[in-house]
Amino acid sequence: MTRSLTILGATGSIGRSTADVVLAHRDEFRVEAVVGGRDATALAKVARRLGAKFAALADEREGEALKQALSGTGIGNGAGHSAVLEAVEHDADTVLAAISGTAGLAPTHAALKPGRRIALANKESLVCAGSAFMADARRLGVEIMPVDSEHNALDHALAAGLNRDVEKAVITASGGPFRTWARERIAKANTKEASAHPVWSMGSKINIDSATLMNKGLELIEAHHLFDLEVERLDVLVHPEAIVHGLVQWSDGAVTSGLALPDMKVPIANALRNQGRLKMNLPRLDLAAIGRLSFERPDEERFPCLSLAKAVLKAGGAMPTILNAANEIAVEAFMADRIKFYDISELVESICSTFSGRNNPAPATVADALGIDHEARQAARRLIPVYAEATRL
Ligand SMILES: NC(=O)C1=CN([C@@H]2O[C@H](COP(=O)(O)OP(=O)(O)OC[C@H]3O[C@@H](n4cnc5c(N)ncnc54)[C@H](OP(=O)(O)O)[C@@H]3O)[C@@H](O)[C@H]2O)C=CC1
Ligand SMILES: CC(=O)[C@@H](O)[C@H](O)COP(=O)(O)O
Ligand SMILES: [Mn+2]
Repeated sequence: MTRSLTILGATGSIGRSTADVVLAHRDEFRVEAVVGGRDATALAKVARRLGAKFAALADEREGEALKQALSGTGIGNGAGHSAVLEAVEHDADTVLAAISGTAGLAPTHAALKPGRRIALANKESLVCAGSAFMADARRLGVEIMPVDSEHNALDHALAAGLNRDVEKAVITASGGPFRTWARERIAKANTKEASAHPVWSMGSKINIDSATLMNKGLELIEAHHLFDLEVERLDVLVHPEAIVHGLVQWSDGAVTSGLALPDMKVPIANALRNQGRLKMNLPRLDLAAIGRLSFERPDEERFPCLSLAKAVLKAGGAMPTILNAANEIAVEAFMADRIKFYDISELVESICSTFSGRNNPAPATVADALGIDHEARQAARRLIPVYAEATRL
């Protein structure tokens, strides 16, 4: 039986890997709709490649370009917020959510429909609005399948026991491009150096998050919401080879782990599976050929974003929403060469401390979360010129 699929963020790194998985199983998947941000040519290409029924671009200004690129194909299309929502309304039983950043929250939340499965790559949805999002998913009977490699591995490992018997759930980190760099050298790192991920080929925002280790912090918060584990039962282990993605240590001392070569097609295929696993024609893990795997503790002095994220997870309430918003603004400014590498963590810390004095209950709805996100972004944007000015001096 074929399954119907809609892909949010179809033109990105995860979107392209998803297309590869789907095309390797043409008989199993029917693509209903694809959604992109602003690249009309790329979206038209993936829509044709997958034989999608509908293509939507978030950027309204590119609607005409999309229309032209798809003329004569019979593929319905549109641009702007309403077109994205129309795509989400298409009758798909699985939605793969891979828009980058908090921009993914509203479309992914709109995709929660009774009985559907969401294959979730967009971790920022859970960092910004985890409690409200998961409560809505539960209420509507939506199954959330993690695509993020560590969470996908944990999902599999956690199936070996009960939540109450989990002593620690550990996600691994490659350590990013600056794992072996001294702090003084990291302080001068440019965007090209920060974007040169040692293992994974990913989009620009997550590349910078990996370099600061904020990605791991966001992933701790993501794991907390996905698996109902408090911060004390979550941990990070640096593992440069990125072969072991997640480990669960049980109350009897046994450890269950999820291993795979670092290729996102593996967790994507696992998240899209139905009964049994998909067959993927990918290189197999050969541990004898690899010989050795290495592990080390993360250095939170050189990578302060990790401790900031742990602190907001512990503080709870709206603090993760605030950290996530400040981080996005800081990463944008770093990528635009306006601020320096360690300005990212300093700016995030400054915004978190400004907001921490207030009463910050966890946002009860996604709309509340987006309101707090907006306020924190504005505050972060006001700080950018201060750091930018210092960079110019
Ligand atoms: N890449 C990876 O290996 C992994 C990624 N993830 C997570 O998956 C998500 C996607 O990452 P990745 O694929 O690397 O990112 P990319 O930057 O490669 O792709 C982002 C996608 O989102 C689209 N997009 C951007 N803004 C909007 C918007 N406002 N509305 C609709 N679509 C939009 C982009 O379209 P356009 O190109 O036209 O702008 C593109 O299709 C992130 O949340 C990331 O943290 C998680 C684990 C691994
Ligand atoms: C592939 C994936 O899941 C990414 O989130 C990956 O974890 C990023 O690499 P880091 O481990 O360096 O953050
Ligand atoms: Mn990950």
